[in-house]
Amino acid sequence: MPAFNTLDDLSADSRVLVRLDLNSPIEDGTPQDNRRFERHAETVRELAEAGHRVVLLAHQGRPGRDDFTSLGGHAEILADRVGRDVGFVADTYGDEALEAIDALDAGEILLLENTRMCDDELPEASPEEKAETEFVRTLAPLFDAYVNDAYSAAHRKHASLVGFPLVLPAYAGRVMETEYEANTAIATREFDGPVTMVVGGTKATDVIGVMDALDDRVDRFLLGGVAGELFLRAAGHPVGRDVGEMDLFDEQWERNRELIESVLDERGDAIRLASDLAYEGPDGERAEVPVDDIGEKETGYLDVGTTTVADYEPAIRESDAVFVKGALGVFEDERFADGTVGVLDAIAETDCFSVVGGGDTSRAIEMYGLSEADFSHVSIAGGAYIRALTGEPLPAVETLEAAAERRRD
Ligand SMILES: Nc1ncnc2c1ncn2[C@@H]1O[C@H](COP(=O)(O)OP(=O)(O)OP(=O)(O)O)[C@@H](O)[C@H]1O
Ligand SMILES: O=C(O)[C@H](O)COP(=O)(O)O
Repeated sequence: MPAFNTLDDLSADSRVLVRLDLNSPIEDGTPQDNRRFERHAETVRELAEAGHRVVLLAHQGRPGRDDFTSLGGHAEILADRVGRDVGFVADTYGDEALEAIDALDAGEILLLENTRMCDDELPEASPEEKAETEFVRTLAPLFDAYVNDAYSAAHRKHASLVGFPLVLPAYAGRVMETEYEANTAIATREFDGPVTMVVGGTKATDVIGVMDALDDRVDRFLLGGVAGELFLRAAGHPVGRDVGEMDLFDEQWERNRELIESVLDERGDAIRLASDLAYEGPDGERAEVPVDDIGEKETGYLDVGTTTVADYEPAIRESDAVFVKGALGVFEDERFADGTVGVLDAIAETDCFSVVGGGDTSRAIEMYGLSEADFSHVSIAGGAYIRALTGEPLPAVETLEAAAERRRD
């Protein structure tokens, strides 16, 4: 059982500051609805219907990246999912935000601006240092309680995640509660047959470190996405580099090169790499090329190829457990969904224990008509899910547990 307090322990008629994770894919500056809104809406609705004053914190993207936007669009999607009005103020702890918070009545909901627009938010620091920031010291006195529902950001030591539990009574939201229970159970279970991990996505740094940590618990890794191309580069293929406007590879290569080479050297027998890749052909169609035929990377590769999927499917079918983190291709574009959907279909057809992790990746399930019921657990977490797999501590969970401990003393 988790050692933190939950909404069942929250006093009535509270002014509650709630941290969600609404980090979403952004297309043309607009957030795309996804499972995170649906899951967090349950916590927000429960708090509002109980008569609490509900103020929400969330982040979007990272400074300098295209997906670093205001949360105005997120408020609209969340309101639709909650079925109640969700106010929005483009401020986090300035006068405009403080006035909007003060004006809230019981049962009302207000979303504040992207926490990563605050200078105090991102620099990784101890919870004690984060509790002393102007951001936390300004907002905390306005509330009776803090609720952290952002399991999928729980691996970050950011002010909105680890600062408030030191200065307010702190509770887990319903998403935090269910994700924590599912993911820690996964980390402790033992399996009789082969354990397979499918690794892809754009956050190669997250997943490569975990491959190193999981090496005694996973029998084989099936690679795609950005991580897969970086491993192909380490294996001597002229791919895994940035071309044109792309900035997904070179910086992550420099940061992870040595670890990739050592993991490949030590566990090469357990690591399956794509044998072909897909890209946009001259007429905009999906084109494929064997990796052995690539002389130089001249275009972005956007999916693993058909032969690779055919190679990965038997490995999945004979597995006792399959964990997925990250898509094998840009599945949002139907032309490049074959890798991700092919692997998900293969998993859905087995009765193995399966977990699909990744806020963006889990969107592929509903986009391509698969059912969550086909998988043991569909996590909306990415990096946090991966760290739970390896038993690594999640700073935001630890601060909730410490807060509960202080209240018991
Ligand atoms: N070869 C590729 N080139 C560019 N993007 C890719 C490639 N393969 C997969 N992707 C992108 O990876 C994304 C999913 O992986 P990503 O690591 O970003 O998120 P996630 O695994 O769902 O977890 P998180 O919750 O951390 O976002 C998809 O949006 C997909 O478009
Ligand atoms: O989407 C996620 O993985 C979480 O929101 C964490 O986002 P980050 O990797 O930008 O901290």
